Amino acid sequence: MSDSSIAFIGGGNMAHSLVGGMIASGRKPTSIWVADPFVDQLDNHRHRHGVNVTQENTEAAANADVIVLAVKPQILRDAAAQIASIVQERKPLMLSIAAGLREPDISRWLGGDVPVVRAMPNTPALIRCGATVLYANPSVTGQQKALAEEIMGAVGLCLWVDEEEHMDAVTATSGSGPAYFFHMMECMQAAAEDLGLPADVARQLVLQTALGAARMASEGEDEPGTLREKVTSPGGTTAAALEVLGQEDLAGVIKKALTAARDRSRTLSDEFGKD
Ligand SMILES: NC(=O)C1=CN([C@@H]2O[C@H](COP(=O)(O)OP(=O)(O)OC[C@H]3O[C@@H](n4cnc5c(N)ncnc54)[C@H](O)[C@@H]3O)[C@@H](O)[C@H]2O)C=CC1
Ligand SMILES: O=C(O)[C@@H]1CCC=N1
Repeated sequence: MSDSSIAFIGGGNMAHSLVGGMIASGRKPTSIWVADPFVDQLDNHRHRHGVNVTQENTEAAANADVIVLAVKPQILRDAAAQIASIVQERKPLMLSIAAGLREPDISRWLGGDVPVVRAMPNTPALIRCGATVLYANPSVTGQQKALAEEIMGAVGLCLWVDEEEHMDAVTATSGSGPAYFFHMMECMQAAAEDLGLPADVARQLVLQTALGAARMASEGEDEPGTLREKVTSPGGTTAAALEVLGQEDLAGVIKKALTAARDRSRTLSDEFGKD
């Protein structure tokens, strides 16, 4: 673990997950600064993670080796403008986790000619089980790439893409992805309760089943399709359920949902990436 200092501009949900995961991976809390205008948010960071906090973006950014832009896409331009002169003086590595916003827009808002890595993490980073995809602009040095990978790799899977365009599909798949699985859990729990199971039994069964299925698919030899077949006895209960999912075109619904997320990522950049 390098002793680089990291500043978060924006201390919301995703910053909490990343900061929590980084500290769990052994990073010193004193190497992290979090800036956010809301005192409650900062108190939360200080108490939960023991990091440095400030309401001033410039104070957090002043001495950082890496600055993580962790505000909503609609805020990013203003937040970038506030720290642009600091960034131009020192040229730290800029890591934007904002959905949709394109690297050339972010670089321009920071005054141009800045090393920018776009990252798309997800909230399971909190338990070091995240999935992050990185894209670097040409100003990012090999050393900075290694640093970005070290930071994001400490909180889970970390992959690179060479084409920025892929970031929209990545956002639709893994950035938003945890929400799809959480929703599936909500739906299964509600259905199990409707079938008469006590709520606590339904909850425990759904969560353990999700965990078991995810672990088998990620840790074992078999592909998800093979694992599905091994559960499905001909003429049995699973076949009855899967037939309904097929009739209702679950695959089509999921494709539509990911396409909507991908398209929203694209329009975010058109909406908030203009001058
Ligand atoms: N929540 C998620 O699962 C993921 C979010 N992202 C991206 O991360 C970014 C942040 O998302 P969330 O953490 O979910 O949002 P959030 O709303 O929880 O956090 C944003 C934080 O920014 C603060 N803020 C507002 N104006 C500010 C300013 N001028 N300077 C500094 N901080 C300011 C807010 O007080 C808030 O605490 C977004 O761009 C989103 O696209 C990316 C991957 C996953
Ligand atoms: O919903 C969003 O826009 C953000 C980006 C990926 C997950 N949350």
